[in-house]
Amino acid sequence: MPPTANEEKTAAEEIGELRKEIDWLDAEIVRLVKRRAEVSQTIGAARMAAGGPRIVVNREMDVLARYGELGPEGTRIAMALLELGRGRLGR
Ligand SMILES: C=C(O[C@@H]1C=C(C(=O)O)C=C[C@H]1O)C(=O)O
Repeated sequence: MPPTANEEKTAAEEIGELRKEIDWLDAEIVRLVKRRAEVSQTIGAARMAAGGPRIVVNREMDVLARYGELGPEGTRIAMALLELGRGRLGR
Protein backbone atom coordinates (compact mmCIF):
# COMPACT_ATOMS: atom_id res chain seq x y z
CA MET A 1 0.00 0.00 0.00
CA PRO A 2 1.39 3.46 -0.88
CA PRO A 3 2.05 5.75 2.11
CA THR A 4 -0.61 8.31 3.00
CA ALA A 5 0.23 12.06 3.01
CA ASN A 6 0.63 11.90 6.81
CA GLU A 7 2.96 8.93 6.67
CA GLU A 8 5.07 10.70 4.03
CA LYS A 9 5.34 13.78 6.21
CA THR A 10 6.40 11.61 9.12
CA ALA A 11 9.05 9.93 7.00
CA ALA A 12 10.35 13.33 5.79
CA GLU A 13 10.47 14.57 9.36
CA GLU A 14 12.29 11.49 10.51
CA ILE A 15 14.82 11.83 7.70
CA GLY A 16 15.29 15.51 8.57
CA GLU A 17 16.01 14.63 12.20
CA LEU A 18 18.35 11.79 11.30
CA ARG A 19 20.21 14.06 8.87
CA LYS A 20 20.70 16.55 11.69
CA GLU A 21 22.22 13.75 13.73
CA ILE A 22 24.51 12.82 10.82
CA ASP A 23 25.58 16.47 10.44
CA TRP A 24 26.37 16.61 14.16
CA LEU A 25 28.24 13.30 14.06
CA ASP A 26 30.31 14.44 11.06
CA ALA A 27 31.24 17.68 12.82
CA GLU A 28 32.29 15.71 15.92
CA ILE A 29 34.27 13.21 13.85
CA VAL A 30 36.12 16.03 12.06
CA ARG A 31 36.85 17.68 15.42
CA LEU A 32 38.17 14.42 16.89
CA VAL A 33 40.20 13.57 13.79
CA LYS A 34 41.84 17.01 13.91
CA ARG A 35 42.63 16.60 17.59
CA ARG A 36 44.01 13.09 17.01
CA ALA A 37 46.33 14.39 14.27
CA GLU A 38 47.48 17.20 16.55
CA VAL A 39 48.25 14.82 19.45
CA SER A 40 49.99 12.34 17.15
CA GLN A 41 52.14 15.11 15.61
CA THR A 42 53.06 16.42 19.05
CA ILE A 43 54.16 12.94 20.19
CA GLY A 44 56.16 12.45 16.98
CA ALA A 45 57.90 15.82 17.32
CA ALA A 46 58.75 15.18 21.01
CA ARG A 47 60.11 11.72 20.26
CA MET A 48 62.21 12.95 17.33
CA ALA A 49 63.53 15.88 19.37
CA ALA A 50 64.74 13.29 21.89
CA GLY A 51 66.50 11.41 19.08
CA GLY A 52 63.83 8.74 18.64
CA PRO A 53 62.04 7.56 15.50
CA ARG A 54 59.00 9.26 13.94
CA ILE A 55 57.16 5.95 13.59
CA VAL A 56 56.59 3.16 16.12
CA VAL A 57 55.46 0.17 14.12
CA ASN A 58 54.01 -2.00 16.93
CA ARG A 59 51.92 0.93 18.17
CA GLU A 60 50.64 1.53 14.62
CA MET A 61 49.75 -2.18 14.39
CA ASP A 62 47.63 -1.75 17.56
CA VAL A 63 45.81 1.20 15.93
CA LEU A 64 45.17 -0.84 12.76
CA ALA A 65 43.83 -3.75 14.87
CA ARG A 66 41.53 -1.38 16.77
CA TYR A 67 39.85 -0.14 13.60
CA GLY A 68 39.96 -3.60 12.01
CA GLU A 69 36.73 -4.21 13.95
CA LEU A 70 35.08 -2.17 11.17
CA GLY A 71 36.43 -4.45 8.44
CA PRO A 72 38.52 -3.33 5.44
CA GLU A 73 36.97 0.15 5.59
CA GLY A 74 38.13 0.41 9.21
CA THR A 75 41.65 -0.46 8.15
CA ARG A 76 41.50 2.32 5.55
CA ILE A 77 40.25 4.77 8.19
CA ALA A 78 43.14 3.76 10.49
CA MET A 79 45.66 4.24 7.64
CA ALA A 80 44.24 7.71 6.94
CA LEU A 81 44.41 8.62 10.65
CA LEU A 82 48.02 7.45 10.88
CA GLU A 83 48.88 9.47 7.77
CA LEU A 84 47.22 12.59 9.19
CA GLY A 85 49.23 12.09 12.37
CA ARG A 86 52.45 12.22 10.36
CA GLY A 87 51.50 15.63 9.00
CA ARG A 88 54.12 17.40 6.90
CA LEU A 89 56.93 15.55 8.69
CA GLY A 90 55.84 12.20 7.32
CA ARG A 91 55.57 13.30 3.68
C1 LIG B 1 51.47 8.92 18.28
C2 LIG B 1 52.55 8.15 18.25
O1 LIG B 1 53.50 8.21 17.21
C3 LIG B 1 53.23 7.64 15.95
C4 LIG B 1 51.83 7.82 15.56
C5 LIG B 1 50.87 6.91 15.92
C6 LIG B 1 49.42 7.23 15.83
O2 LIG B 1 49.07 8.22 15.18
O3 LIG B 1 48.62 6.49 16.42
C7 LIG B 1 51.27 5.66 16.41
C8 LIG B 1 52.57 5.31 16.47
C9 LIG B 1 53.65 6.18 15.99
O4 LIG B 1 54.07 5.76 14.72
C10 LIG B 1 52.82 7.17 19.33
O5 LIG B 1 53.91 6.61 19.38
O6 LIG B 1 51.91 6.95 20.17
